[in-house]
Amino acid sequence: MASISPLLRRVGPSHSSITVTLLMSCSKALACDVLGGLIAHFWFNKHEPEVSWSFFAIVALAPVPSAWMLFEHMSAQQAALIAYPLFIVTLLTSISIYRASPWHPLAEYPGPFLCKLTQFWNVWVMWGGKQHVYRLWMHEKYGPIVRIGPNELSIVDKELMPSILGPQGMPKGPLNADKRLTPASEKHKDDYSLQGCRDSQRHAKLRKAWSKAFTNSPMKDYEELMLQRALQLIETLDKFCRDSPDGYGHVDISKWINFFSYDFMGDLIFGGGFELMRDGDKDGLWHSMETAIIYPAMCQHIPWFSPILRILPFVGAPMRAFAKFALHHATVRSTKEPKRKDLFYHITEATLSDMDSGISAFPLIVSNAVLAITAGSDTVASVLSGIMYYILANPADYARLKEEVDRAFPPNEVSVIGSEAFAKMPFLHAVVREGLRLQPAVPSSLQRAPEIGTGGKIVGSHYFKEGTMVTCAPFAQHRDPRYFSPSPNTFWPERWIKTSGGVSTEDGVICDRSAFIPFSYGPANCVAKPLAMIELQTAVLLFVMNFDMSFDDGFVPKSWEDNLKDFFSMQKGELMAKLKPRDRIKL
Ligand code: HEM
Repeated sequence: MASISPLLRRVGPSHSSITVTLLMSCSKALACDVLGGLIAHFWFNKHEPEVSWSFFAIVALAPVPSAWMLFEHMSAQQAALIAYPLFIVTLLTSISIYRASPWHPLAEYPGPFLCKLTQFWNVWVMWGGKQHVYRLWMHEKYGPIVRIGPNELSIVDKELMPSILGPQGMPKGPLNADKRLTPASEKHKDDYSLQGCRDSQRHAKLRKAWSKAFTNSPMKDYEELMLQRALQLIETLDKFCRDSPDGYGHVDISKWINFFSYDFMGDLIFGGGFELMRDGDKDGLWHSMETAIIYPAMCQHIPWFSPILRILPFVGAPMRAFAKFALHHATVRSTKEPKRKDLFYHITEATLSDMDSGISAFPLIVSNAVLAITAGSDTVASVLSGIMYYILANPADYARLKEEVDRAFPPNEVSVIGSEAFAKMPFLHAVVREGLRLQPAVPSSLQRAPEIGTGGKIVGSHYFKEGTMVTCAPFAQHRDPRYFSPSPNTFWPERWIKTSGGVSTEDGVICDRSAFIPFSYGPANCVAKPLAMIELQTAVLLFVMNFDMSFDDGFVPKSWEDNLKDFFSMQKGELMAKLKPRDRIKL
């Protein structure tokens, strides 16, 4: 009683009957507040994690009735200072107790306590960039199914993959819904983004045109564009070496690979227009893309919070800058006839020839411009740089690869590079796959969720009710000794050669291709996988053919792994190398 007396000054001197009446009305107000918190929890339980403004509207409005009741006995400020904190404490306590309780539908699945309580813990982990390592640790500690969020599981089990990612699986989860960088105000009213589409049927319809755009005939056009850019990369680095006083090029290979993959995406998507290898990143394009993807990566764990984050200037600015850049190129591209048949030529051809699609070219290009740039350049750049790192870090494998390359393309003969050549190069293939295994471009965020309106989904012997998110983590799966052993964490391309006739050998080597998912699996897997594989193999081949390479003096190899950051796709740091041009007949 004494503790609330300062709030009762408006009522005058202490008079017992007035005080009792007052306390009774206050307790009614407080009970109303607590009840409001519990009802709000019930509502959020049904609607999280897709609510956004409604979340804030409820938190702002629900305590109003109790504040109003308290206001009869105290100032508005005092009433608000009691009603709002009490409401929020009740809401958070109720949510926490429920999430940690045995009544929660995911209670049976093990996982770190903080993961069960809140997705904000995952945001914190993501911020540090080591989500992939944390996920691997969780699977090693808790097993193949781990509760990584209040309503989210991570599954590393190849037997369950068909019912998660596969044709009988689930559509994309909420993580993808807000993976667009284009702000709503600049977005075309018709959104045909493939990546953000969570409706299976609509996704299948949109995907048809993309799939057609990666069949054999268009692939020939793309391969030619890619080879030109790969040769430009080699020539640029060669010139660096020849201009250098000591005859060695001391270069950050990772940066040059970024420029190469970005320039090629410009050619592939818009028929040209990016010239980072020629001009450098003078407008900070690569930098703005790298920064722009960090915040959506944070939001992927709390999609309902992203509208708030987006309007913060320091958060939204890089995203808006990058989206503006992509929209500019998409607009220019949609108003001109491309000189060469680029990706959007093939996508629009396929879409317009499908009489049922009802989609016109401009919104299609605009909706997918940002997706195509990020999906195609960032992924290739991180995997290719990773493969180069592993080659330099493993001299015996490098020597074997060089031998294979020189056998296929003798240095004293003119070489004609084409995808047919790769058939004769099993070790090159093994090196590329081993790089993809250890450092997949999307390490831990292949998320799916039961189709909205179905109630839930049966996955093996498990039932996941609607609202549950299920995530597969290639980084953890590729290092699981059930699928890759011995030494799952070691770069050992030989494992692919040894097991080329099957999954395992008599001496206990296991290399299970059905658990290998760097391009994901099922109807929403990487639509450009064949192109990406050829791009990786061509670039590695050209590096090995044309240079003798080692880490640059002073470069600490360990810094490579330390600098890898999982922001949905893998971000990387410097890879300083010393290159010496090899004596061979040029193309
Ligand atoms: C090494 C290179 C690449 C890797 C490792 C890679 C990996 C992936 C992965 C894992 C996904 C699926 C995400 C999921 O299941 O939720 C994906 C989707 C996609 N990728 Fe790639 N990717 C690469 C290169 C490319 C390239 C060059 C393009 C060309 C534009 C591209 C275009 C796409 C598209 C459009 C999707 C969305 C597919 C859909 O939603 O149906 N990717 N990629």
